[in-house]
Amino acid sequence: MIDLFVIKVGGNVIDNPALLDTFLQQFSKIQGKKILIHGGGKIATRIGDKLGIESKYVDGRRITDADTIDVVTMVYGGLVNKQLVAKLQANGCNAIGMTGADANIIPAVKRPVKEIDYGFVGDIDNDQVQSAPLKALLEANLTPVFASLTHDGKGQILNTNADTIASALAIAMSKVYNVRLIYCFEKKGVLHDAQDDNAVINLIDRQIYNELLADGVLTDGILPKLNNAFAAIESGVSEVLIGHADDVLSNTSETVAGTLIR
Ligand SMILES: Nc1ncnc2c1ncn2[C@@H]1O[C@H](COP(=O)(O)OP(=O)(O)O)[C@@H](O)[C@H]1O
Ligand SMILES: CC(=O)N[C@@H](CCC(=O)OP(=O)(O)O)C(=O)O
Repeated sequence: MIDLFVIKVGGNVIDNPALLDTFLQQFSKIQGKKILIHGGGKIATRIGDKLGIESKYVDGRRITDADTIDVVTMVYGGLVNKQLVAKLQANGCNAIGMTGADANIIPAVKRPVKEIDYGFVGDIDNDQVQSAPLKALLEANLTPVFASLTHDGKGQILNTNADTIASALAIAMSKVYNVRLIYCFEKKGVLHDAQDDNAVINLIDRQIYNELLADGVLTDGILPKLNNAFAAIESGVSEVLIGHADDVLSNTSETVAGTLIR
């Protein structure tokens, strides 16, 4: 039996007030223990633009220089995180907003410079993630809401992709709970054709994944999402689902909609 849901909500949902409201209502109705993880890449890009700070991505990861880490700290850790917590409270969900620096839950190291200098981007060592403080919050019937920020233990906040944080938290908590990790976004799952919203692939294992890769079906953000999903399933997480934000409540039951990773 699943006793913890680790749920990540995507950037296109956070950026769409109607989708976000429905998602938060559904999320609040989930019985039992749950953790929410969010980024907010699009909002950070918009606010950066207003401040004259250009956003650059390489392989889906933001180049995070000194000005950019300030923007993402304010946007993810402040604006987005606190708005989500306030809206969850309005839905009767007793949420507590945090980053990976809080209670030292997600220590990380600044990504080493190779061909690309990503700046203040944090890589997580899954073995370093602290499950005990998170378990204490869950046992107190609080719902932790994580912004996509980590820290280096020496006073530096780092920017880490929200899908990766969700996978790392699910892996760490799988030592303590039976975990279902759910990636929620604006599509009904991983699609055979990214333009056809109804072409949902119900099940993906390593072999199907390799076939889809060879067929060129998977592009953009769905690739790192699937890599994070496989990392979770291969490191102790019981179940991983990729589905629509509107389906989050039904995806906590036995009958799931979307794509199951096995
Ligand atoms: N086969 C596919 N199925 C679903 N989404 C796909 C597929 N190929 C590419 N994508 C793109 O991947 C995106 C999801 O990744 P991303 O933008 O990083 O989402 P999020 O912010 O939710 O993490 C979708 O919005 C979609 O445009
Ligand atoms: C290092 C890195 O790229 N971090 C991401 C964190 C936000 C994120 O993951 O947000 P979404 O879920 O909206 O994509 C970024 O700054 O865009």
